[in-house]
Amino acid sequence: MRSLPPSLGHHRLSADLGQAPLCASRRLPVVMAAAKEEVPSPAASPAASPAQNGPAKQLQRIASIPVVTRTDGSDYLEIRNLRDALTPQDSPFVATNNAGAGFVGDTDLVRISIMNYDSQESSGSHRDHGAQTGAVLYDPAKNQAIPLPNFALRSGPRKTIYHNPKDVTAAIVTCGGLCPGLNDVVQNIVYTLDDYGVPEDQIFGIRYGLRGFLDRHAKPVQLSRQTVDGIQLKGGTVLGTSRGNAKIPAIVERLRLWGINQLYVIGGNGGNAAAHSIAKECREQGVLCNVVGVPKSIDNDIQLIDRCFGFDTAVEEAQRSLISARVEARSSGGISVVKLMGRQSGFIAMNASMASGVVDVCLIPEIRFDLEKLCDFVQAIMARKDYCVVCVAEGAGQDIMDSSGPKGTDASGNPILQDIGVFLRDVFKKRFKGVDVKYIDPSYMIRSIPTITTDRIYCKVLGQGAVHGAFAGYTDFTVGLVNTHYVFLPTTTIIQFPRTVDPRGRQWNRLKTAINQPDM
Ligand SMILES: Nc1ncnc2c1ncn2[C@@H]1O[C@H](COP(=O)(O)OP(=O)(O)OP(=O)(O)O)[C@@H](O)[C@H]1O
Ligand SMILES: O=P(O)(O)OC[C@H]1O[C@](O)(CO)[C@@H](O)[C@@H]1O
Ligand SMILES: [Mg+2]
Repeated sequence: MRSLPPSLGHHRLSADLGQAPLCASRRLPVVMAAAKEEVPSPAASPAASPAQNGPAKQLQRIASIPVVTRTDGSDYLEIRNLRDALTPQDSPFVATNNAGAGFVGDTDLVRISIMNYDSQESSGSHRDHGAQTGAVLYDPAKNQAIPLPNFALRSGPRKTIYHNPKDVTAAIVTCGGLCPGLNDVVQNIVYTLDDYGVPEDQIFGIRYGLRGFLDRHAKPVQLSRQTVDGIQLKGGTVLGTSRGNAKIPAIVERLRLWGINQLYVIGGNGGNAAAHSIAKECREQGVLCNVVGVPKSIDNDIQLIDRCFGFDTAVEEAQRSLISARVEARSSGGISVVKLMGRQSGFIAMNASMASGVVDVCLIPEIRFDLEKLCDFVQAIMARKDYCVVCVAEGAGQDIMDSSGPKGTDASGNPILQDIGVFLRDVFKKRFKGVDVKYIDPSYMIRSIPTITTDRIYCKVLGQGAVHGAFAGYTDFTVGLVNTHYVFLPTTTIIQFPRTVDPRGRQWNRLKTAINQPDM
């Protein structure tokens, strides 16, 4: 077994992970058709160079997930071309691991059709602007249509794997804001790496997001079946997270120094953009590392993915706040304002409003409103039923508070928003004299909880898929649920711009009809 790079050491997540009971390590057999080659340990030679990846090179495929677009309208042709492109030439390994539902071929495709976008019910950013050329994403901000692959590769284990598991050094990093399910994904990546037979002293967690690659005081921690046992029951991320510090060349230098040849980046639009840049830099610097994204966004603002992990949990928890808000408002004959997360996408507010059935007014960033018209509508509701529940996404109404717009950006370049919740509370207090106005902001409480069952299962499959894709030799890809199928997608297809609620789409209009909300 190779020795650990000295810079990693034998750190453990002791404080955060508690004393996990030891359990038997389960390894699924991997049949080697060729002799194992030893990768020189960076410990042996601290001044590592790209050549140190040499012996692994013959064993490793660094292939991009192909973007499959329609050619002459014949699916057959596309599939045949894809098979030609992907026939493995010289892999010495055949995986016999039976994790998951059996082997999936590199030619197993899932159609990405306009129908997908209907099923996402946010078709505004996914309109078909060219039936002849297949699906496109429509970027309203740039008034631009971006062509999409028509198919995605189905996620899952492949029979041919391109890493000797004994030679894999894997690292997992969580980036950006918290989201329920981060620990579940970390756990399932570790479990699956272990299933393939990656030695546990070659699996690492990077502390506090991308910063952990650069900060000497935040050393990576070793992860194993034992150390991740039970972490799915906790909120947050046991690895820690952060924003900023996307110093890509320096990060790639670390990957090379530490001999990391599989990197798992769990992040949102920013984290996946970082993963893409890391993969690109690896290619340019000749560093052999499969870079895999697992899309995470409590705001559910990632293109193409049916829903992000943690979103169901967030909606479920947000409902509780809305229901409490109703109890308050109803008991005093007052107005309750609940602010939910959603920087530029109002999915949580929209879905929680729809699901709870207690919201009278729902305000989201995608739809501008006039303050006077809003107050008139609230007044009408008060006249009709004597109380009112307003659900507002944090990114809504930024233009009505201060015309100078957002107050700068955070370390990752995300806009710092003005507080629409406090603003509305004060406006309602002034306008409705003598009426009890309550303001509830459950934002951070919602995103810090552990997952509910649907997300827990989802995270398991995503974690497994991420590892299967890396072992299949792919890089610069992300895993996700698309049109109810688990797929591998080129990372570039999901990071173009954030997904938003379609004001003309079915879901928003269904909510508007349900609560009788006029255009304001
Ligand atoms: N365009 C980009 N290129 C490279 N790195 C980026 C880019 N955008 C963001 N990053 C880096 O990716 C990491 C995560 O970004 P960010 O803080 O925006 O969170 P996120 O992954 O988008 O999740 P969230 O949905 O919580 O915002 C940060 O460390 C940030 O510096
Ligand atoms: O305060 P933080 O940690 O930067 O995160 C807040 C932001 O993160 C998000 O939850 C996205 O992850 C946004 O909804 C919110 O604006
Ligand atoms: Mg972001």
